[in-house]
Amino acid sequence: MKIYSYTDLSKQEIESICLRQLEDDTTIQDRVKSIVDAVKTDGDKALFSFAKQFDQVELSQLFIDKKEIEEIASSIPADAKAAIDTAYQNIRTFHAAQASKEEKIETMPGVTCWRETRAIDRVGLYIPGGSAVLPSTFLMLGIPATLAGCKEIVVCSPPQKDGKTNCYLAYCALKLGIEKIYLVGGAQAVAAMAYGTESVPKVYKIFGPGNRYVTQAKQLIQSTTMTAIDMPAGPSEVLVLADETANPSYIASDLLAQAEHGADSQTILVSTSNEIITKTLEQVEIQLKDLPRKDVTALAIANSYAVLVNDLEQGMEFSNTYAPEHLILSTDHFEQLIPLISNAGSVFLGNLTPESAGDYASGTNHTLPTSGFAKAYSGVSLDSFVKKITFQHISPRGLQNIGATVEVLAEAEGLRAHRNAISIRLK
Ligand SMILES: NC(=O)c1ccc[n+]([C@@H]2O[C@H](COP(=O)([O-])OP(=O)(O)OC[C@H]3O[C@@H](n4cnc5c(N)ncnc54)[C@H](O)[C@@H]3O)[C@@H](O)[C@H]2O)c1
Ligand SMILES: N[C@H](CO)Cc1c[nH]c[nH+]1
Ligand SMILES: [Zn+2]
Repeated sequence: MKIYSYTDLSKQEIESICLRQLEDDTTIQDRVKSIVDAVKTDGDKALFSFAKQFDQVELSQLFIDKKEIEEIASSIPADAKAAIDTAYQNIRTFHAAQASKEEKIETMPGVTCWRETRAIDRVGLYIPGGSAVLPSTFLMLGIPATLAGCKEIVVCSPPQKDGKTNCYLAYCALKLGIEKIYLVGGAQAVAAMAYGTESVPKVYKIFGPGNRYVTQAKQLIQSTTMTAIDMPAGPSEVLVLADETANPSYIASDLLAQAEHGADSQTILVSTSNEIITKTLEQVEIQLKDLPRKDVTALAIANSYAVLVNDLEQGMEFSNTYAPEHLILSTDHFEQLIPLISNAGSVFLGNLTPESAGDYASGTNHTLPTSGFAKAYSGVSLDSFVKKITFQHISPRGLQNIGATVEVLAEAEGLRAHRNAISIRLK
């Protein structure tokens, strides 16, 4: 892992180390476009063929239904069932509290405006399943979708080697009341939900994290179809900001946790202490040895770096430029840093708050903006699954009060018909 000294870096160098590999990757862009085009043209036929090519599975059908879901879910071990139940409850409690009803506002006497919330009718959830199947993502997307009241929830996840899905996803489906899981992964799943195929229904908005193929496909269909997306939620990232009150073993465990997701994950350590950086890197090597996904994890660590800063405030300045998906404040002095945070997907405070807790069970959503998109996007929440529709009502008194203002503004814009729509009512 490379170590930089913040004060030695120019502004340009800081911006350059904050860049993630993105749109410059034309190979991925081209491949994704050809996958998306094939699904648009050939529908199910293309999905069967991509399952064979990318997932090495010859499927006989593209989904498993309620009966099969029940059968598969029945084999879930008791401890996993209990853990999913607890996570489900916490995530549900946190997201249910996000529901809010807005007041009607009288902007002028007789002019009343308000907003009402309506669920997005048809949503598509992508549950990653390439290097690791993520039932936690199913909960993170399925819970707010069901709480919001989305009528049709289409779920896609790559087929496993037996041409089915695993018992954890199946159990999540049962808990969420979802009766079908489509065995489709990667860019082809995103295309299927955007265009619709013989088997996979078309949706209005696609949610979920995934690898670079999935993320690129979401961005592509957003610009070429009427389908919305939650956000670009690509390879996982973490930035740990640590001072001398931090514990190097804990920091190393947090860096490795996100590195484990894939070779293109990024794990950044920013510290006020050279000693903390050195000890953390030693711990990374020690803990890495015992991990089952050692190779991939080591690659992600090798692609990451550490930054030595003068103080925590300088560390926050760097973090805001990097805009991490996850920010861990490994310091006893986290309170004073909270107001300084401007760009981050989700924040973990203090030395006893591991990011893994948020990945699985504390209640916050783990579908978060990566690649610097935390500068402009929020993570998934209940709001992501609804639209807010504005309403207004104007009474006779309201029309008298607002009429002249609209008439004058319409005239200023040279839009006479707009003016007339007021004047005709005032006569
Ligand atoms: N940002 C977030 O909120 C968040 C949350 C969870 C996971 N993640 C990320 O999600 C990702 C999951 O990735 P994954 O790969 O394990 O699963 P995935 O389900 O995203 O991708 C697997 C699919 O990728 C496709 N694919 C694989 N190789 C391909 C190739 N060469 N060409 C075209 N398509 C190909 C296949 O169709 C396969 O089914 C990780 O990078 C992880 O860090 C992000
Ligand atoms: N860290 C991932 C979000 O970047 C979420 C996740 C799922 N399972 C484990 N982790
Ligand atoms: Zn994770």
